[in-house]
Amino acid sequence: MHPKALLDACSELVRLTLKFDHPADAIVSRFFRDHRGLGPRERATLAETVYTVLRKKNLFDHFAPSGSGPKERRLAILGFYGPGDFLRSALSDQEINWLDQCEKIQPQDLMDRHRHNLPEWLVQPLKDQLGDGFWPLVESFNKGAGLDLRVNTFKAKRTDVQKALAESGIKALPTPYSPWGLRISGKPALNKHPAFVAGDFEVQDEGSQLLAMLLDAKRGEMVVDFCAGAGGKTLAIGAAMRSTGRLYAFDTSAGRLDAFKSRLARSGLSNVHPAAIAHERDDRVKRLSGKIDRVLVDAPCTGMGTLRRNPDLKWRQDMKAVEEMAVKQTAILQSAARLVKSGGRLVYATCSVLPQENEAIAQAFSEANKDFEPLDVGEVLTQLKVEQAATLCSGGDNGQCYLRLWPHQHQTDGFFAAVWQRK
Ligand SMILES: C[S@@+](CC[C@H](N)C(=O)[O-])C[C@H]1O[C@@H](n2cnc3c(N)ncnc32)[C@H](O)[C@@H]1O
Repeated sequence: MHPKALLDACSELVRLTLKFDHPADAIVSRFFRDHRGLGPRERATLAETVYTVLRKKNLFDHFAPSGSGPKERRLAILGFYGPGDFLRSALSDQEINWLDQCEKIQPQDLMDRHRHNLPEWLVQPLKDQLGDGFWPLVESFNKGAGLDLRVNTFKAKRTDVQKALAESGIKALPTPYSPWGLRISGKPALNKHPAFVAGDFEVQDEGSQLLAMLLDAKRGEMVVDFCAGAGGKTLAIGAAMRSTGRLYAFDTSAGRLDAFKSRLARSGLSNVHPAAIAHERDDRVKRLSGKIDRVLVDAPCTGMGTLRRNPDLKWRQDMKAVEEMAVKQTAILQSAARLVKSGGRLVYATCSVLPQENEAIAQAFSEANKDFEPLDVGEVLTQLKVEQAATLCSGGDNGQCYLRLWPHQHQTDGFFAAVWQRK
C-alpha cells in the first residue's frame, strides 16, 4: 500500500476508535473485516498505530494543536508504527516540520500528565499503592504486553511443546512462576501451528494461569467457574482435573460461552459443562448450593490491570464505573459462595489493580461470612511449588494474604486474587 493511503487508513481507524463507543479491539477487527485486502504488515501498522495513540493520548493531545489538518491525522502521524522515512514520504513539508519539532521534546520537559498518559482519576490510587513504583508501572503499561502460552497438560508436556515450537523457529522459554507456561519471543502467528491446532497449548497470560492454579482443582471433583467468559481459565482448570469430575462453566453472556466451544473442542476435555445463567441468583446456581468442591469467581471488573493490551479501557471508565463494578462484584461473590460445600475452596479474582475492586471486596466478604476462612495465597502457592511465591503477594500480617501481580514487577497483567476455605 502507498504510504499516503496507509496513513489515511490509520487516520480513519484512529477516528473510529476515539469515539470510544466500542472496545478498541472490536473496532480494529471490524475494520480489518471491512478491508479484506489489507496484508499482515499493513494490519500490524494500523493496529499498532491506533494502540500507540490510545496509550499516549494525553501526550499526543498536547502536541496536536500545534499541527495542522484533521486531528485524527495528526494523532496518527504522532503514533505511526513504522520507519520514519516511510511516514515522512506521506507527509507535507509543514507536517514534517511539525513532527520534527514534536520529536525533539524531551520527557523531562513535559508535565507529569503528558508523561504518564493516565486519566486523573486513576493516578492517585496507583501512586498510593506503588509510591516509587508508579513510573515503572506507567512505563510497562505504555510498552504493550508479551505473549505467554499455557500448555494443555492434559494433552502435552511443556518440554514437548517448547521443542515443537523451536522446530518451527519460535523461541519459547518456561515462565518463571507457572509450571504450565511458556513465554514467546516476539509475536509470531500461532493459530495455524500444528501444536495449537492439536490443542496442545492456548495463548494465556501467566497471571491468568496462576489464578486457575489457586483453585487447585483435583480429579473427580465438582467445580464451578462462575464467570467463565470465553473459558480461558476453565480450560486450565479442566486440564488440572485431568478431564474427570464435573466442571461447570457459568456466564451471563451466551455469546462468550459460544466463543468458548471451539477452544473446548480443541482441548480434548470432556468434563466441562458450559451453561448460560440469567444472573448470579439463577435457579441453576440455587440447585447446586452447598454441593461444589471449588468455585472460581473471575469477576467482571474495570480491567485496569490489562492496560498493556487494552489501553482504551482507561479512557472508557471513571470512578463511578469502579463503584458500580464493586456493587456487582460483591453480589456475584456472595451468590457464588453459596455453591461451596463445607471444606470447599472459594477464589475471587480480578484483572484490576484498584483496591476498590480487590482488597475492599475480599475484606467485606470475610467480615460478612465468618464461615469462610481466608487462606494465605502465599502459602497456597508455595504448596503448589510456585517459585518465590511470597514475591507475588501482599496484604495481611505476613504480606502474603492476597495475590497481587503487577506488569512492571512480574511481567504479567495486573491481577488480584483472594482464597477462602469454607469451615
Ligand atoms: C473477567 S471476565 C471472565 C474471563 C474468563 N474467566 C477467562 O478466563 O477467559 C468476567 C465475565 O463475567 C461475566 N459476568 C458478568 N456478570 C455476571 C454474573 N452476574 N454472573 C456470572 N457471570 C457474569 C461476563 O460476561 C464476563 O465473561
